[in-house]
Amino acid sequence: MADHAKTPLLTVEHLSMRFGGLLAVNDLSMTAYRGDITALIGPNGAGKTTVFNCLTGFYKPTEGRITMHRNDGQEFLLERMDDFRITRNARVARTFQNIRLFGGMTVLENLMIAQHNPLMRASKQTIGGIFGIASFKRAEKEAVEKAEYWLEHINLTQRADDAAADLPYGDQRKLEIARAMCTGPELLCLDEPAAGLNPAESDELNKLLLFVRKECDTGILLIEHDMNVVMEISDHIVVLDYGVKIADGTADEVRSDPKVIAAYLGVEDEEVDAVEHEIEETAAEARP
Ligand SMILES: Nc1ncnc2c1ncn2[C@@H]1O[C@H](COP(=O)(O)OP(=O)(O)OP(=O)(O)O)[C@@H](O)[C@H]1O
Repeated sequence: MADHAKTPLLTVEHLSMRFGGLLAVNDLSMTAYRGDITALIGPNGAGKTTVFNCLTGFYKPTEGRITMHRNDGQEFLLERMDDFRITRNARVARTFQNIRLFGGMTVLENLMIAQHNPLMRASKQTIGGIFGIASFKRAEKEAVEKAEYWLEHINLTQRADDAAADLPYGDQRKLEIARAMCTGPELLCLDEPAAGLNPAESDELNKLLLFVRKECDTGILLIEHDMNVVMEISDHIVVLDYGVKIADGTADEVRSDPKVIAAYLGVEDEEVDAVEHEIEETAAEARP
């Protein structure tokens, strides 16, 4: 079981999302706790990205309530908010399955543009920013320092002035996470961050996510198919199948849950033992 002594960061209550005749998410309730890496897993089409789209304002859920509990005690009902307010006020940031960097801009510019909101506030939304009013200069310095901090932590300081599109794939993934972190999120939602990474790059990703959890007071909610990443770094795992939550617990609990095994193998619960036995036998035969 998840540790309920922890403080909730995101609470999802009875969330449903219907597309015509398809119930993509069906009465989902779950909690992501502060200081945790929570993974949302499940077979293809289980509804994981739809959940992300509901909580980041891309879809308005058919039913349900999604509450973000900020560190300062404020609470935000995300299903009622526009996407830009979810980032700016509720402090939820996300990345997408497909990399969405500004490829023609430099690595540093990608990190600066993520800090547009505080810079605009500091300029007081006037031309004063251009003429260098003190509050803008201070905010600009802080934005550059934050960008430099993240460049250092993703080992891209040397490539700060290169176009983002010229980076190797694994570095682009890390840059996306750094860009999301530059918005100052309290919850970071990552949609398949390990997709397309080789084992060494996945390893680096794990280290980056563990660093975010430890150093930044940012909870992470992660959709991921790479079970090495999920099982190694998650504190808490929620499993969806056909839009329904079928398991919720620690990596050890979820790994051995027959419902989860059945969902991943695409068989009914009662067939799990037989299939597991078959897999073990096949593996034994394959051994030299
Ligand atoms: N905008 C939409 N309109 C209609 N159906 C949709 C829409 N978005 C998602 N779906 C359907 O909802 C179901 C859940 O899709 P979703 O992308 O959330 O699954 P997923 O678990 O993220 O899958 P994957 O692991 O393959 O990314 C699928 O059957 C999908 O076809």
